[in-house]
Amino acid sequence: MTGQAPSVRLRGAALRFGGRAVFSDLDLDLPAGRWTCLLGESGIGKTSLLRLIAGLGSADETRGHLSCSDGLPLAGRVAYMGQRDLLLPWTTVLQNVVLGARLRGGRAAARETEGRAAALLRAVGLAGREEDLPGSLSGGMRQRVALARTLFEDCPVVLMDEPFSALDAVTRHRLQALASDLLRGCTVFMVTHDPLEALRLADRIEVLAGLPPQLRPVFEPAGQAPRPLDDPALAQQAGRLMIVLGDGARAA
Ligand SMILES: Nc1ncnc2c1ncn2[C@@H]1O[C@H](COP(=O)(O)OP(=O)(O)OP(=O)(O)O)[C@@H](O)[C@H]1O
Repeated sequence: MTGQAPSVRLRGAALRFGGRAVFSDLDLDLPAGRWTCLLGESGIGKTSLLRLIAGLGSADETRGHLSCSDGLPLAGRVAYMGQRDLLLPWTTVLQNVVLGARLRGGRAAARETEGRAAALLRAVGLAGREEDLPGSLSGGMRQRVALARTLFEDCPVVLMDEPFSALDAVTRHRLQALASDLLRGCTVFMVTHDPLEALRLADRIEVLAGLPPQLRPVFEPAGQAPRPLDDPALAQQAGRLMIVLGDGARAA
């Protein structure tokens, strides 16, 4: 990772589409070098919050004060992996992975850069597909390319929106471990619908719930991620988390 990961602080976040507020006056802290997972029912505003932090607002009105613990701007050192893979259809898988680095740094050290990208594509199970166009890949394969691109970015702050949702259970399990390993030390904020995934990967779990939606810090799972799924404590915590999620949905 390039540079020390800062903590990220958001205060008074508010967002409206048309006349409708998605949320107003949200506060969020992402501790430095820790992995925070966000759960909440569909449509509550998780993606909107992630996009607001990434500076990708498409809302009619966005407010909030975003700051980093080192006093530097977040812009330029945050990797964002959205729900849609946003791969460029006219260029190869490998070129899609290196795109961000190319745009920032020109063609310098291209061979070394491509070597690292190819290694990441191998790690996500796409060896031999480097020269293919994205259109020839399945949805899950495209998601793996997007994940490789996010890991390749080498940013201290990483925002991910359901990065493993399109994968089969075995691949998901393997790539969770890979991401956990490669993003160690980064400040990560990840949206997921899967309580077990959150419990496996997160240092902290937040739930967005209620009307108006508020963030509720819920869990700090014990032990180091990635936690084994056959740990009985995980199943117990997943049960508790489901109750909190259900209560949040009823309160809305
Ligand atoms: N571009 C848009 N234009 C209008 N409304 C939008 C737009 N994007 C999101 N919304 C609305 O904002 C609200 C929150 O959407 P958001 O995608 O943030 O929810 P979410 O919690 O991420 O949902 P999911 O879990 O289903 O992905 C929803 O009511 C949605 O209809």
